[in-house]
Amino acid sequence: MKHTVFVDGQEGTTGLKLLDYLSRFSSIEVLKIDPAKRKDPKERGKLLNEADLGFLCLPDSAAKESVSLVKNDKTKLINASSLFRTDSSWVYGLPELKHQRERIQASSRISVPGCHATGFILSVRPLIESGLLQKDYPASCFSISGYTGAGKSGIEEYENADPASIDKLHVPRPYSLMHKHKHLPEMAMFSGLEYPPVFTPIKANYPQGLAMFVPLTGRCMAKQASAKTVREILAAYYEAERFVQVMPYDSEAYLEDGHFLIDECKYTNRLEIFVFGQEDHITIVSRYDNLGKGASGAAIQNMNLMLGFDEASGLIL
Ligand SMILES: NC(=O)C1=CN([C@@H]2O[C@H](COP(=O)(O)OP(=O)(O)OC[C@H]3O[C@@H](n4cnc5c(N)ncnc54)[C@H](OP(=O)(O)O)[C@@H]3O)[C@@H](O)[C@H]2O)C=CC1
Ligand SMILES: CC(=O)N[C@@H](CCC(=O)OP(=O)(O)O)C(=O)O
Repeated sequence: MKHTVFVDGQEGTTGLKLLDYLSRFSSIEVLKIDPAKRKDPKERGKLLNEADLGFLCLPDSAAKESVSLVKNDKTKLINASSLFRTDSSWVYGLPELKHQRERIQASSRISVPGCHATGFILSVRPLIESGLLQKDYPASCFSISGYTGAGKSGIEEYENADPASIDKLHVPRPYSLMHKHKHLPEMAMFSGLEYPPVFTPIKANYPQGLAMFVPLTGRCMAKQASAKTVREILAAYYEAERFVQVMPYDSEAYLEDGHFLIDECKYTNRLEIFVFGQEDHITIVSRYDNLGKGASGAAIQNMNLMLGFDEASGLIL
């Protein structure tokens, strides 16, 4: 049996990557929109209602419109925008969290997690559940991401930069320093923390790949723990997972000349977790592809669960 799928936003960064993944499925027929009509609500509505499953790879406002265009009970939706991630009528598409896989399988409305939020939540949630971190732990984190994380406009800014701004783009650029990043609500809600972390994202001059750093102070935790204990808790939590891999505690082996390589998981749906540090000073680092496990790969993983396929179909480990 063939499933029909429509990608609303097929010309965008996430949409193009999704189409690439979907081309690997013989049991999926992709409904294409005439490029000239790709922003026409009537045409999008027609295809969304025809499809068994629609992906919304759109800015928030357009994603909201797409949802209102669906007039039947059949079309399942996977929404890549940040719009419904903390909305209780949508399910958060992070299957590696406890009981989340069953919720995804049973739902017809899934929100794909934000790219930065994915690494933070996967790093912190097991520590809260185990009681090692208290819910009001004053968490902080920072991430370094390639510029494709900012979509078409971000790619244009870096790849077609006018000569006057090339020097400025060459160096990493921290942003959201007023602490209003749009991922903060989901970071709090799904990590289990009472308050969002103090989060500093940094955009850098390379296309793809993200690393999320979560520093922790052992003596401020509910139960004082070392880096090794933190690693053991994470490793046990993700033991059965195919896409989340907790690396052995062997800090120096993962560094090249003392440096951590951020983009080693690019082009995959893999998320690797490392725990660095000693007794009191601990850093959890997760690295993954912002367009893989951080966006389109995660969307495909959710589709596989919703349509009853093998969870890893079409994805690269
Ligand atoms: N890039 C990433 O790493 C991640 C992105 N996301 C989220 O996914 C969504 C898509 O992001 P991304 O692909 O990067 O963004 P892009 O800007 O690359 O693509 C968005 C696409 O939507 C199209 N579009 C805009 N308005 C409408 C409309 N009214 N009707 C139909 N199409 C429209 C754009 O058209 P046009 O071609 O004319 O610009 C563009 O092709 C966003 O909500 C983003 O925040 C989530 C996780 C990670
Ligand atoms: C490097 C970069 O600019 N990244 C984007 C987030 C990409 C993403 O996850 O966007 P959504 O929240 O819409 O899913 C940012 O930090 O705003």
